[in-house]
Amino acid sequence: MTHLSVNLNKIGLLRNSRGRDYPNVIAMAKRTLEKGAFGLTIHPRPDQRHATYQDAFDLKELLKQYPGRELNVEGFPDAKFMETVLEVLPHQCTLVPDDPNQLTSDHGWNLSRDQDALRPVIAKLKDKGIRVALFMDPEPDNMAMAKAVGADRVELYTEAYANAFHTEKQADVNERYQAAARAALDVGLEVNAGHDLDLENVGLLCAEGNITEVSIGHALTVEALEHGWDSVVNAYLEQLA
Ligand SMILES: CC(=O)[C@@H](O)[C@H](O)COP(=O)(O)O
Ligand SMILES: NCC(=O)COP(=O)(O)O
Repeated sequence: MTHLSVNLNKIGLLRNSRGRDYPNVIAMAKRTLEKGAFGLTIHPRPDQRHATYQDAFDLKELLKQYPGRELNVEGFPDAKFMETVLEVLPHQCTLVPDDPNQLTSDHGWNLSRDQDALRPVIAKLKDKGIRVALFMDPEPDNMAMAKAVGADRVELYTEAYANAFHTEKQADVNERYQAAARAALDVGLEVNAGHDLDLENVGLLCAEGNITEVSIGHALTVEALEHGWDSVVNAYLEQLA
């Protein structure tokens, strides 16, 4: 079984587009947890285009009513992000090497370059009891460095997997991700995955049992426009059971 963490960024985007609290992120988060999702993810970016730093506080408060469920806060460890995460104390923090003005996340960490900067950041988060995941490209050779820098988990960046799905490259690319996952597991890391996963492609990625948690937001929100939020969350839970 793979845990489903629903990313609420796009609910925040809709909310922010009218400057009032509709849709309400907490109401959608509660609905999502009531349907049985394991966790919630947000990625507050410096411009707070969708998820806000305040959302992190509000979601942590909500999760106190749901023992065993988790909040995952993703982002680049700049001063405001770290200040927020160290106060909110989410169950998990996924560090992502995004620049402030990126449209979306589109690459994993370059640990050869970034490990010295990341090590104290990871230590500070872990000192507060926060599980730390690193957003990584699916390169088996990089998993030992992720472990050495102190991460508990990696999150495999799955855009390339999603792009290859339903093409002649599907099997080879999936095997590349499974090899990266096995390499991470071999050095004592657990494996998350996310970005561009959807109802069609998530099952194959998780079928071998290497993936502990997937975080899904964009496609889930789009699928919900057609099929309804509750039924889409249910469909993911059935896929991941
Ligand atoms: C890290 C990652 O791939 C996603 O979690 C990210 O949160 C997507 O960000 P946007 O929702 O801003 O595209
Ligand atoms: N870490 C991936 C995530 O949280 C959501 O990514 P996406 O499903 O919005 O592409």
